[in-house]
Parts: sequence; C-alpha cells; structure tokens
Amino acid sequence: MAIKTINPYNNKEIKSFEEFSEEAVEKKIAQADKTYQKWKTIAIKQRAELLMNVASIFRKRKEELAKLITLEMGKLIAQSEAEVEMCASVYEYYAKNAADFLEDKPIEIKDGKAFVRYTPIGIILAVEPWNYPYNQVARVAAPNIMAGNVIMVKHASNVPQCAAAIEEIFREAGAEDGIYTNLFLSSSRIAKLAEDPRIVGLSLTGSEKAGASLAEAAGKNLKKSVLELGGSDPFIILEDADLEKAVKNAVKGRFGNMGQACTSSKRIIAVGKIADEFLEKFKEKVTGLKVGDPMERDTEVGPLSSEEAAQKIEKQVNDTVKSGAKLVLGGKRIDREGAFYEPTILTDIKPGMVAYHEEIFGPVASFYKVKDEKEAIALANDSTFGLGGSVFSENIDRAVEVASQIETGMVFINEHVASRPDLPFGGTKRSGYGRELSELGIEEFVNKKLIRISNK
Ligand SMILES: O=CCCCC(=O)O
Repeated sequence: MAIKTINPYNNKEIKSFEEFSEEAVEKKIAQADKTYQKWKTIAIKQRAELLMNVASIFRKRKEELAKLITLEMGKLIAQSEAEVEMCASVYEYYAKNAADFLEDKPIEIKDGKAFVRYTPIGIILAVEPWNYPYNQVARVAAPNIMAGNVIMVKHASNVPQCAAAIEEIFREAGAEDGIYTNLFLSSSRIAKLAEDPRIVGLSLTGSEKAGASLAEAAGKNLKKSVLELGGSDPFIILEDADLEKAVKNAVKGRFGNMGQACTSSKRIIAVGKIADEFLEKFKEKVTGLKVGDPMERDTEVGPLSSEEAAQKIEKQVNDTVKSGAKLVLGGKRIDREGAFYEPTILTDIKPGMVAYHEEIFGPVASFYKVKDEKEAIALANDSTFGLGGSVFSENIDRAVEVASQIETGMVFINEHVASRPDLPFGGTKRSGYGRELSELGIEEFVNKKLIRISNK
C-alpha cells in the first residue's frame, strides 16, 4: 500500500511513500534491539543531552516543520507553530526532569532496607494519530527514551512527511540508528509486530476500534499497553460562572484544531438561567469566522484533515438533525474545494441520537441546557467516554466538588482541557487507560524493580 500525503485544503495528492517490506521491518527491529542493549546502559545525562538537541532542532526548524503539519492535515499555521513549540517543550521537560523521576524510591520497612528501582524494558511500539503529528509522538518518545527504552513509531498514514521529519530530527540531534525508528506500515501489520518478543510495550493514541485491536494483540502476547482513545468531554458552565471566560474557552476548546482533538469540549452543558445568554454569546463568537487557506495567518476556519473526515462529520450531523436535534449554526459542508465543514452548534440533542452517543471529531458543538448542577453531572457522566472535562464556576470549592463527581481522567476548572508536559494526561472508561506526560508518563514502560536488602 502506498502512504500518501493529500493536502486537505484542495484534496490534491502531494507525495507518496512506499510501505516498508517485511525484510526492511525485520532489519529495523534488529537494529533497534541492538541499540537498546547499549542505550539502556548509557548515563541519563547523555540521554538528556540527546533530547535537549531534539528540542532545540524542533525550535530552530519551527517554520518549516509547522508548514508540513498544515500541508498534510490542514491545521491553521499559527496552531501548527504552537504545536512545534509544545512538542519541543515536552522533549525539554523530560530531559530536565527524568533523572529525578527515575530515582530509586525507598520503602520504609522495619527490618532492613528496600527500594524500587526503575529500569528500562526494551523496544516500545507507538501507534500515533495525525491530529497533533509531532506532539502526540513526543509524549511517548521523550519519557521512554529518557527511561532507556527505544521507540518505533507507526504514524498515521496521512502524515508521512511529518513522520519522516521526526526521525530525521533525531538523526540530526545525534541519535544512533534504532533509538527512534519511523515505520511506514499499514495498520493491519501492527498485530504481527506485537508478537515480536523484542517489542515489549505498545502505546496507542487513536480510535476505540484501533485501541481494541491493539489491546487484543498486546493481551494475546502478554505485553503492557497504554491507550489514549476518544472522548466526548463535558464542558459544564455553572450559574455563577464568568460568562465571558466560559465563552472564550468554549470557542477555543471546541473549535481549536478544527475540533479534531480527543479532548475537545464536545458537549457544552449550561446550567439554569445563564444557559440562553451563554448560547447567544457563543454563537456570536463563532459566527463569521474567516474561512480560508490554513497557510494564511488571518484564516480562522481551515479544512478538516481529509475529505473522508469531512464526510463523516456531515453524516453524523445530518443523522442527528434528522432524528430531531436543531441547528443553531452551520450544519453543512462549505461550498468550496477541500475538506471544509462549517463550524456548527447543535441543540435539542436527546438520548438515542448520534451526537448524544458518538464522538464527533470535528467542528461541531453539542449544546445542552440543564436545570441544575445535579442534572449537569448526570448528563456529563452519561457517556461511554471518560477522557477530560471542564467546570466553570467562580466558587472554586463548588467546582472542585463537581469535578470530583465527573467520571473522567482529567477535569480543568475555569479552563478548557489542554495538555501540558507537567500534568498527567489520560482517561478512564472507553477513553483508554494509562497516562502520558508528567512523572506518571515515564512510569508506564519501566520495570519497577523491588530491591530488598535483608538485615538478618
Ligand atoms: O487527541 C488528543 C489531543 C490532545 C490535545 C492536547 O495535547 O492538548
């Protein structure tokens, strides 16, 4: 199968890459394994130097790297640049903090001494998505390389140039072959890779379907896995919220990256008397955003990642409207070439409708008006997903109380959900398991080895 770059701004093919043969993949695994035997013994200071170089190359080549994102998946250019910066900060964060995170953890016992030592385990296979082509990879590569593991990445097939660029950056930074390996492969070959005894851990960010099949392969082969899957994050606005702040965050939280984030604020739940005013202001802010070329700095609405993605959104919205929901804004394809879809707001969504249950991975906000806080929490939790969520209130104790009742892996108060290197990221329920980023992210693929020294 050829792996193609198609520019979603005009649906034109730009470049095509050949999938790696079985022999080529075997050679790369053998190289990664050989390099791992050495890398696991290398001082952490040297590992940190490599990642500091990687961070600095990302920053130095920011413009060019950002353009590749925009070309391959249509992200607005300023957001692509911000992603490159965020990705550099992830490499830098682990370069600076991993030594502390990996220190021996003493255990207090009465007789003798005991501690937990974190040791590397081998090759980690990461399956990564197109929506943040550099940053999603950094979150797995940086902690694992610092922990002494090596990484093989099967990236999404619509961002091959970004995928190749990451490997090239590692090479430029001085990484030996095998520390970071890009694999041009189709998804159907992942299960076979999981059988390889040299690959010891599997990490995936993607859909529930892809996660289930990776987890099945990991389970069959008794390998650890981390899954970061979809979400339908609730964004709750309590009656005492700062409305301006809530509106600003809702626009960014739902329409940033054209709504193509697992943690987008997909379900906006407004309580009581502020609901109508919120909706009016929210609609006002979204109406009239400038549609155009994502490479142009004044464009506010770019294309989705692909024609297929735009068609899927179109079908989900049409099905929801057919079953009785109302359109407050948008609701159709934008009449121009490319994978464009209007920023859309839906209301009157009821259980049984597509938008109530499915993740809508695009610029579509589902708006719900509820009677009180209790109803808001019940609605927020009436989802198979459990990734992130937001609560807006000027009463922080109250907001924390609501946050603690929401069944997700992350809740942000008075902010939309956004990852940061120093905060754990991940979900519960059908949004997956395990954590990326922060100290927790480096603990996923290490052997937490107990060493006990007897005093008998
Ligand atoms: O699809 C997952 C998006 C993660 C966005 C972030 O890093 O904040």
